[in-house]
Amino acid sequence: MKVSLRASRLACERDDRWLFRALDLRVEDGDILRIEGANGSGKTTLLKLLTGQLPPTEGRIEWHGEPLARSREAFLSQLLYVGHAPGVSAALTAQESLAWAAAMAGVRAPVSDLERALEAVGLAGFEDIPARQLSAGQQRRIALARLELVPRPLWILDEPFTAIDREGVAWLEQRLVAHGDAGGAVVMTTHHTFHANGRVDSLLLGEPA
Ligand SMILES: Nc1ncnc2c1ncn2[C@@H]1O[C@H](COP(=O)(O)OP(=O)(O)OP(=O)(O)O)[C@@H](O)[C@H]1O
Repeated sequence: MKVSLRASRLACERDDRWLFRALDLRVEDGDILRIEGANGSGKTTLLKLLTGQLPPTEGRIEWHGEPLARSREAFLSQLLYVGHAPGVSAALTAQESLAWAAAMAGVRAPVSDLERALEAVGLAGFEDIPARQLSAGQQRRIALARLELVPRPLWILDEPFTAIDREGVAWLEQRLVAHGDAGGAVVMTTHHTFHANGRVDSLLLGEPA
């Protein structure tokens, strides 16, 4: 098994307010988990916990049965995380930005691979345009091109559907399902309704208390 991420009895308190308590989840090969909930319900916070960026107030997170804190290196080597902001540098071109992201992930990416990834996300012809001159949706597409380039079994994606058009949404839905079908796993937050014939599990976070 490539992916085995488990959270038990997870709780998170911020500013004297419980965002969630006693939350259990399990993500394994082939799973696609969509985390939904109202603004402020703790979706981004939960992803921060699951990626080890924030310690839980209570509960355990395990990667292949080991506490995340003890298996961090192994966990991070299998994770592709795309955060809420596209994380694209305004001064870099689409291709430079993607090359930078690949290098940060330790992936050697020849120009042909960069071009293929940008083409897959609909950015053929925009490779040499600085990100500041691209639209919000095009900047999001640069970030999503990492899905094509960085081969990691676990994808944790914060609002990946934000700002992309209908065609982009269709591409991304298909890409997520294909990743699951290939034995990868996805955890994402989204307000976008997406069932893919029962392929997607949902976890609803409650209203903030
Ligand atoms: N750095 C922080 N310090 C203290 N409290 C925070 C911090 N970040 C977020 N919070 C609190 O946690 C709550 C949940 O934030 P979070 O970003 O996880 O919500 P969300 O469900 O992702 O919301 P949205 O749908 O608006 O993106 C916020 O309402 C805020 O009160």
